[in-house]
Amino acid sequence: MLKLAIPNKGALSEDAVRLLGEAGYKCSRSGRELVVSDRVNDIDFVFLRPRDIALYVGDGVLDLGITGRDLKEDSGADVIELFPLGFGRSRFCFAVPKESGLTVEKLGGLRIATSYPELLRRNLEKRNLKCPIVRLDGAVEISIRLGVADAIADVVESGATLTEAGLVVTGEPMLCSEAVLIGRSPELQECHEVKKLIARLRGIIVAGSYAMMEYDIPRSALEAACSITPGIESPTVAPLSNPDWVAVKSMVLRKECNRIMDELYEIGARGIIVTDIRSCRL
Ligand SMILES: Nc1ncnc2c1ncn2[C@@H]1O[C@H](COP(=O)(O)OP(=O)(O)OP(=O)(O)O)[C@@H](O)[C@H]1O
Ligand SMILES: O=P(O)(O)OC[C@H]1O[C@H](OP(=O)(O)OP(=O)(O)O)[C@H](O)[C@@H]1O
Ligand SMILES: [Mg+2]
Repeated sequence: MLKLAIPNKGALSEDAVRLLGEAGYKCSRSGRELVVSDRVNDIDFVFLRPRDIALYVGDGVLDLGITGRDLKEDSGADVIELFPLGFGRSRFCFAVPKESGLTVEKLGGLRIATSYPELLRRNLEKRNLKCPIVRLDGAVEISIRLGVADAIADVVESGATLTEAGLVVTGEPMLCSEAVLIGRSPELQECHEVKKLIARLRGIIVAGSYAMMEYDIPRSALEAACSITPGIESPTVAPLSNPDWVAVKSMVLRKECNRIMDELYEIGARGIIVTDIRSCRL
């Protein structure tokens, strides 16, 4: 039986449970359970603090885990990323007071507060900067105003928390993070149950970036329409009762939907419908 760790709280928790649920696994909790067993799929889901997940997986106590790439890197645990999960995206950045004019190169000797000390230490070492690191559990943005640090290194998503604290990002992100499925060794990917899990997760994630587009088009414009919506293999074309028209069905990238609809309408397509895809295997 596989044992898979899921964040029990924090920014990744809800989405991890939702993704696994959509992939057909039973892992939602009715209360404060620490372990939920999915007997059908033969997996135990263990609820842990996201920061601890890489450590348990690295020690071999658990087979797999879902955590943030930044947390995994900071833990220094001996684990690898098996599959990126496309949610919980963030950037790990340096930030300084807005009017300070500080840049990363000028940080040498200054106190830097962070919840990711190992990630920060490695980055400073690469840059040959020596800085005292102030380790905090959270609310890192306020540490400068409270006088315990001169700069911070923290997770930025929308940037709203930084703005609120009168801070700005300086330099390029040290790391771009998202939720990832982790394991101890690449051989795990050969395990039938792990392959099935990854295929199901990929199905949900890929489906999220595509939509299904259907439309009717005069036969004379079919070739042009198929080049606008080539689909994955090629679009499905079905006859209509009016022999001069056909119906076309094709997967399209969700972010391209509106442009594609404009172009199809322009060449004569009508009755264009776009629907969500819940899952897929391509
Ligand atoms: N605002 C955010 N948007 C997206 N991902 C985030 C955000 N904040 C944190 N993360 C990601 O979530 C993970 C941190 O998990 P953690 O549980 O510590 O989050 P948290 O929401 O800060 O929880 P806590 O309430 O314990 O502070 C990291 O991988 C981080 O990149
Ligand atoms: O760029 P934003 O969209 O504002 O998001 C980033 C903020 O979100 C997280 O904080 P969280 O709410 O988890 O509080 P914490 O700092 O106490 O962990 C993170 O640590 C940043 O502070
Ligand atoms: Mg937090």
